[in-house]
Amino acid sequence: MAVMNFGGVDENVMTRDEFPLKKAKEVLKDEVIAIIGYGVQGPGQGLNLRDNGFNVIVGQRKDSKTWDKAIADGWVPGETLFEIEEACQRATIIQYLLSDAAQIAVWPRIKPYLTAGKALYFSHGFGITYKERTGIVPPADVDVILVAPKGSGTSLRRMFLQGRGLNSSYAIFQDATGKAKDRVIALGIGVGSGYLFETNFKKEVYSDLTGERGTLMGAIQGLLLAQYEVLRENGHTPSEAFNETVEELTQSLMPLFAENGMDWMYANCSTTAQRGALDWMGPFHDATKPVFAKLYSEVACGNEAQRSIDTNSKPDYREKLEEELKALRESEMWRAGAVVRKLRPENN
Ligand SMILES: NC(=O)C1=CN([C@@H]2O[C@H](COP(=O)(O)OP(=O)(O)OC[C@H]3O[C@@H](n4cnc5c(N)ncnc54)[C@H](O)[C@@H]3O)[C@@H](O)[C@H]2O)C=CC1
Ligand SMILES: CC(=O)[C@](C)(O)C(=O)O
Ligand SMILES: [Mg+2]
Ligand SMILES: [Mg+2]
Repeated sequence: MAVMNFGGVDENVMTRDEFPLKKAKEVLKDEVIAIIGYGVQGPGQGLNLRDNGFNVIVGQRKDSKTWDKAIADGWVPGETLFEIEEACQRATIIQYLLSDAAQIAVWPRIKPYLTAGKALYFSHGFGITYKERTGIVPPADVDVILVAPKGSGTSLRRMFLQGRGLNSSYAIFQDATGKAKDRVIALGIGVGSGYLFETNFKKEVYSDLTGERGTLMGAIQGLLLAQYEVLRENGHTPSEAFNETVEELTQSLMPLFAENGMDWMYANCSTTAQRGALDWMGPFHDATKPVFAKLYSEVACGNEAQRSIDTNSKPDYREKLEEELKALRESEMWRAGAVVRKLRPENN
């Protein structure tokens, strides 16, 4: 465990140098890891673990699209691919990677297989933190651990294949065996994390729900759309509005601040742009901070969790989500975006 100073604050982190893959394999050599659920995180983590040489099986509903997807990814029914119950029975580590709503419904079928000494692994603090709402209360004699990759399972897999790594947080809720720490770090390295930073289940879910509703997904769309609309209302073409709002951000400027920080991106823009950005960042900060504060309090009181449980437990939740995504896709801004993407020379 290295103590690193992040902007003046010391934190514990675990890097691949300190906990190499070889050590992770040694720690987990006698374990059978079952990936339960094969949606987005399931394939990312499962395939990375498999390629890294761990003993992995998948548990998934038969006769589902994702069962077929698992077969296409090389999991073999009866050998490495099983119904959920059978995978849980064979496993010593159960990676519970169903959607958060499905975790509630399926919990009674998982629980009997959580016998003494096994580990229950989550990639989200949701089920445990909101236990009054989810009913997920593990037995006392199992380890309860978390590795939460900070990004989509799709990116986790892509970055692994590129020899990169997505950062993850890790947490221990219950250490029944005395081995929880080694188990969780070894799994974190095994799924392809870049480095691992320490958290707890509650902090993980509060920050995660805030982030995805905020800057990562909700706020970014709201912010981009607001600027796009103002440009359009003032007579700018869709090409101009989209390029000045989205394309320049993702293709030109975001990679610069990803690489070297915001000041460096600014420094690579005109002094005119720098003057304006430095003057306007304050008003944008002040306008949005109350919305972020409201969002955090809605997360912390459990309202956001409840809303997601209620809607995503409905039988037709997938269709309903898809309808809303379709509306987004068919909005003028993103229809314009589809054409702009097609015009990228590398896509011709
Ligand atoms: N999507 C992502 O990349 C990320 C997800 N997470 C967390 O990882 C966990 C898994 O999330 P996702 O991969 O997004 O899940 P998902 O929404 O893709 O669903 C995973 C699996 O659950 C199965 N499933 C759904 N309802 C079911 C039911 N009633 N009975 C049996 N199986 C059912 C689906 O068939 C699918 O295989 C969640 O806790 C999530 O918060 C964490 C980081 C990122
Ligand atoms: C990809 C991720 O980390 C999210 C946005 O929190 C999620 O999919 O839940
Ligand atoms: Mg997340
Ligand atoms: Mg999330």
